[in-house]
Amino acid sequence: MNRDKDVLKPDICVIGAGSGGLSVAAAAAAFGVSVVLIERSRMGGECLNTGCVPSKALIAAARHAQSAREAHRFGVKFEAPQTDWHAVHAHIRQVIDGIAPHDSVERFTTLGVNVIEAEARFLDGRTVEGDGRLIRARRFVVATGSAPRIPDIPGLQDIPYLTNETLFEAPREIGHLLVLGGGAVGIEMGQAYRRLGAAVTLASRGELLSREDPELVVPIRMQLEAEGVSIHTYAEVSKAESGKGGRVRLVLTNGTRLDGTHLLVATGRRPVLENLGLEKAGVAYEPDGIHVARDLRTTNCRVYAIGDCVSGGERFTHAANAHAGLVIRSALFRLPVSIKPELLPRTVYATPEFAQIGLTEAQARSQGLALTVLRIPFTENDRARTGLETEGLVKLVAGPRGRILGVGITGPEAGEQIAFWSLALSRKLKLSDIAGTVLPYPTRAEAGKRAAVAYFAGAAKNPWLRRVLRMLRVFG
Ligand SMILES: Cc1cc2nc3c(=O)[nH]c(=O)nc-3n(C[C@H](O)[C@H](O)[C@H](O)COP(=O)(O)OP(=O)(O)OC[C@H]3O[C@@H](n4cnc5c(N)ncnc54)[C@H](O)[C@@H]3O)c2cc1C
Ligand SMILES: NC(=O)c1ccc[n+]([C@@H]2O[C@H](COP(=O)([O-])OP(=O)(O)OC[C@H]3O[C@@H](n4cnc5c(N)ncnc54)[C@H](O)[C@@H]3O)[C@@H](O)[C@H]2O)c1
Repeated sequence: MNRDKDVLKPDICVIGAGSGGLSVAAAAAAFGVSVVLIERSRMGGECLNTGCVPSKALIAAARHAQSAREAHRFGVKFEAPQTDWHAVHAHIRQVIDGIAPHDSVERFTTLGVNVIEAEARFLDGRTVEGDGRLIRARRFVVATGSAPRIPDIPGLQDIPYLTNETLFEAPREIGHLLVLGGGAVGIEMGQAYRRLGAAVTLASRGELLSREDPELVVPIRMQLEAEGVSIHTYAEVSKAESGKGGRVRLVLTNGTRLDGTHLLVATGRRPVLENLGLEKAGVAYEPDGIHVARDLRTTNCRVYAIGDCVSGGERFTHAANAHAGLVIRSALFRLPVSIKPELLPRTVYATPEFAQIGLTEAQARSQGLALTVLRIPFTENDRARTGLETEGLVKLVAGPRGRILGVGITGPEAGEQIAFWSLALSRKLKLSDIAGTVLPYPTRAEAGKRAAVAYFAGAAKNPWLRRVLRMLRVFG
């Protein structure tokens, strides 16, 4: 039996050292609060090892290949690009290795965090066990993330397939990639492999990025198809089977057969909750994740849940980080906090890039709000024209008196541009604030400002305003 003196009694015990867990641990330690952090696998979690970092490193390599292909449009000529898959893999590895020290056991130990490398599980509502150690913390934070959700397709388990967990683990020459799933992972990876020289066929049950504004998704689909990605939307797969020479095949319910050398399954996520003992802790959950209130507390008020393991939440690194910030304010400073999903930007790092914050037009309409919708296509933006990258648009959804309800951007560096609108929405700025801001010329950001200015275009024709102008002329 464990004696009480052998029990660790930190203020905070964090389970999972991914984006969310590391943020809580680092911030709590910075305030001098005692923290135990338990991680069963790799520090840095999904984002560093199998998610954002390797995928964006691959996308960067693919972008160079595509630039070489398109350079002739600017009067510059290169040989057709060739992919050295070992070197691409080495580049991805190097990027991960460069960031890893920031998330390492050594760094967190130096910060004052007690890192336990083990699987954690709740024994009861106040106690967690990891590597035979008992932890009775004042507050617990479950940040165990998510894993690929594998659809129940007959034959799928009998053929080799890749997920984001295996895609980056070794250099792999891909001849023809079948991608199952038309979400962020499927689109980003499908385009990247196509640009690196693979044939790519993408099949998805619904439309690409089905929850997003179709008007903003169309330019992405057009670009993917122009680059040679074969896209099958509204595709139901009836079975998966292996073909000759280790090939893979998906058979659709309409009889279409899709053949490839490799299959990437990118059909969404499931929360990682197995063996956690949540029932013993009185923490309620459902297949989609842990139930949380708006302050991220679970049904056990000592236990918070953050990041990808939360039910109904957005699954992004910046969402996990935002959750972490709220937990710090709530658990350490006892301040009332509330998640604000409407202030979380969503991005897809395809070409053209996609970013959205706040309400889409359809969401705003479904709430019965009086709307003004403003669009500026990048064909009307000088910076886009100089770089011959005019596909896409900025779309603003505004409410009464120029209140900004939502902004969507499809075009190069949309993820960078949405930062400006994130600030605007979080500070409750109005379109008049944006219209009155001076932006450098020529920039893509000007397209957003032009859309804001367009909101006031009607004012120039206002007869009352014109009468005032005539009167003012009287004064010289
Ligand atoms: C291919 C891909 C690309 C992505 N790109 C982006 C992007 O560009 N931008 C973006 O914002 N988001 C991106 N995401 C999403 C992002 O990776 C996740 O939203 C983010 O990593 C979630 O962080 P988290 O802390 O909730 O979970 P994770 O990072 O998954 O961390 C959870 C940790 O908990 C550990 N753990 C689980 N159970 C236990 C246990 N019982 N005991 C101890 N430890 C445990 C796991 O080992 C893991 O290390 C991408 C995802 C994928 C798959
Ligand atoms: N740029 C980024 O920030 C970024 C990049 C990659 C991933 N992520 C995050 O990672 C998470 C996972 O991304 P994802 O793309 O795997 O999931 P997702 O939920 O975004 O998309 C899943 C796709 O798979 C399709 N699908 C589901 N079941 C299917 C089936 N049986 N047959 C055919 N198609 C099927 C869906 O219609 C959908 O298009 C997302 O929540 C996303 O937020 C973010």
